[in-house]
Amino acid sequence: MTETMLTVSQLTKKYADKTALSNANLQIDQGEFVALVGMSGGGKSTLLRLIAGLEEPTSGVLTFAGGRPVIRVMFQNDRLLPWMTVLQNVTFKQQAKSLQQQGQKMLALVGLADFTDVYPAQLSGGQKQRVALARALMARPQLLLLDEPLGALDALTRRNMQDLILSVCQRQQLTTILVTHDVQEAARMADRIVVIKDHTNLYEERVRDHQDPAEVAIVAERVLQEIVGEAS
Ligand SMILES: Nc1ncnc2c1ncn2[C@@H]1O[C@H](COP(=O)(O)OP(=O)(O)OP(=O)(O)O)[C@@H](O)[C@H]1O
Repeated sequence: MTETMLTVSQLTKKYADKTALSNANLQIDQGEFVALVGMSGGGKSTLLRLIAGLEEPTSGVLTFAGGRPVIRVMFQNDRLLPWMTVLQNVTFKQQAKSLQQQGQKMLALVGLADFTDVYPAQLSGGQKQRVALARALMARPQLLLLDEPLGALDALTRRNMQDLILSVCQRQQLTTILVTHDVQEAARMADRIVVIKDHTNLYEERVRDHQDPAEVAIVAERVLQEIVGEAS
């Protein structure tokens, strides 16, 4: 049976006289992978920041069914510290043996077992995002928030990272919310795609079979039409 993790009711965020999010409603189940898509400026990142607790809503309610989960956010910018090695970035230089081991384990999980002692400047963009993912996983989050984390990567690296994130999320049964501009990415990765438009959630679409390229293409096209407003 699926259990609800998060319920968002009538969530609104205003900055002075500017509305970033308006009466958004959303329910997310434990273990679900949800993508938020929509035009730039529609309110996707605002919703993610409110869920992360980085900002307070102007009005509305955000409820975590089982109490507040451990949440980690991954951003487009990897936010690695250049003066620390890969392992140090993941462990924050804490020396406890268990943390060091956990760091090694997470880096192995993202395919960077051989890169623990190098510095971020020596890594490619995709490798840096792998480190950022390993760092996010260190806290054993129950909810992983991804704010356009693959936006700066080339197409092939992006594809590989999508697969990596998916396999990690599935293996760890992580509840995940991904903000992306890319409807193909959303259709490949998410169980459910929520379209944020005009600062609220106007439409959603379930993806039944990510393995089926034909379904992924159809879902992506339908979602795109909803975003650009050409749906019949
Ligand atoms: N701190 C802020 N102060 C003022 N306005 C803000 C702030 N943050 C966001 N906004 C405004 O709120 C609206 C929604 O922004 P948000 O970043 O959530 O959109 P988005 O859908 O994530 O866009 P993008 O895809 O370009 O990141 C935009 O019009 C933006 O200019």
